[in-house]
Amino acid sequence: MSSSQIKATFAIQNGPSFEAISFGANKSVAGEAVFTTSLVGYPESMTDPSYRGQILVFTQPLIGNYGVPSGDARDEFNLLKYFESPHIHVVGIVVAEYAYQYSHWTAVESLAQWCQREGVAAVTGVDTRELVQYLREQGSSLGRITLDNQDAVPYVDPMNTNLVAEVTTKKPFHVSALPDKARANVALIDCGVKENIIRCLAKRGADVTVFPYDYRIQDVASEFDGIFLSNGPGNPEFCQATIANVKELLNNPVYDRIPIFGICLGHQLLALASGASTHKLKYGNRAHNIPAMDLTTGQCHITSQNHGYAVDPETLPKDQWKPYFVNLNDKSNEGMIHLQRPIFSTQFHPEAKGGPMDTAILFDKFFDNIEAYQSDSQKKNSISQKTAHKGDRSQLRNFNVTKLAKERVLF
Ligand SMILES: NC(=O)CC[C@H](N)C(=O)O
Repeated sequence: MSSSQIKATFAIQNGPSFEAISFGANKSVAGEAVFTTSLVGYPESMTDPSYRGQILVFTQPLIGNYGVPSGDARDEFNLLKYFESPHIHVVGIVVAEYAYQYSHWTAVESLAQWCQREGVAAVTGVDTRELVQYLREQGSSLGRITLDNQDAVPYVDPMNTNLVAEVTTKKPFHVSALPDKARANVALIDCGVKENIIRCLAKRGADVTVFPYDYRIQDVASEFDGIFLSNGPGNPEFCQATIANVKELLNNPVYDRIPIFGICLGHQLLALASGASTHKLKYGNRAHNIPAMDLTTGQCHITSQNHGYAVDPETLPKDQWKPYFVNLNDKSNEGMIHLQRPIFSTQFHPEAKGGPMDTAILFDKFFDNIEAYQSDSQKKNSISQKTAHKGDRSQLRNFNVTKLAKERVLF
């Protein structure tokens, strides 16, 4: 430790506290302490809006060794190439050993510089094995990082606030498929969407119109070929506006052929809108190698996950839904599929980033549902006002998509 380094403490409320050294922002913070066992992907995890308000503990002992890639680089869809949103959403990170030397061809700065620039606390030197053993026994806990030169901030539970309202786009925006690939209009409800979800849709030919989480999607659903419900932070029960809107989509027979796909928070919201319940897991599932079995095929997939809540599968209305995937570690629900309609959802992240892409085929399944819907003649009868069709993708009836913002609107 050099003389310029600031000592810090990482403490769990009513639990152990650990001496540490700060390498991040000169700031003391509090939040929910959660841990991930993923080996790589700290830029992706830290910019995933689902981690909003949390202090992320990495069990991988050495963190920071490949630095941080550019937050400005964009891909062919104008999506962020390396980040899952423009900013860091965790309030702090805790590592066993920070790699002061970094090296990677995509790196433009160090993890320390990035955290300092973004105002995020970061500490090293913590026995993360002891810490995680405690969190696994004790369950989900609040934590705080206190720099030695500052007063401690009060413990705060981010799960008591509407975090989705903080991270959702403030206005609709539009991401276009490549012109020669465009084949569907998809409406995406943004509860804190990861860039790679939009990319997985656009890459397959979706013109994606992204709406704020509380947008009355039922009013425009007839203009789209499919609806996507995104991931997002916090307790799903805070999203009452989204739940009410999705409920209308589910209950009004006029929509009964529209394909819907939900991921993580989107899965939980679909379940709540169906009348099922969710509960908080003891300490959550955050990793890139969690086995989930497809109950329709018996196949096991290795999945990327980041969630603290789960759907109670026994509360799903049995005449409408069946569980789709189950977690082979803790037997928690990992998805559901509608018995009559082209709707399904997963608790895990098929888009990954980081993590394995084994279940990306579920995006293809969504597009199979979309194609069936597009060619379904009954659709035209049941949704008479629909104007979007193949060959005329730029103009939806209510939106001149060319006039919408091209990236998320944060303020
Ligand atoms: N990644 C997510 O969408 C997380 C969903 C929800 N906030 C949970 O923790 O369970």
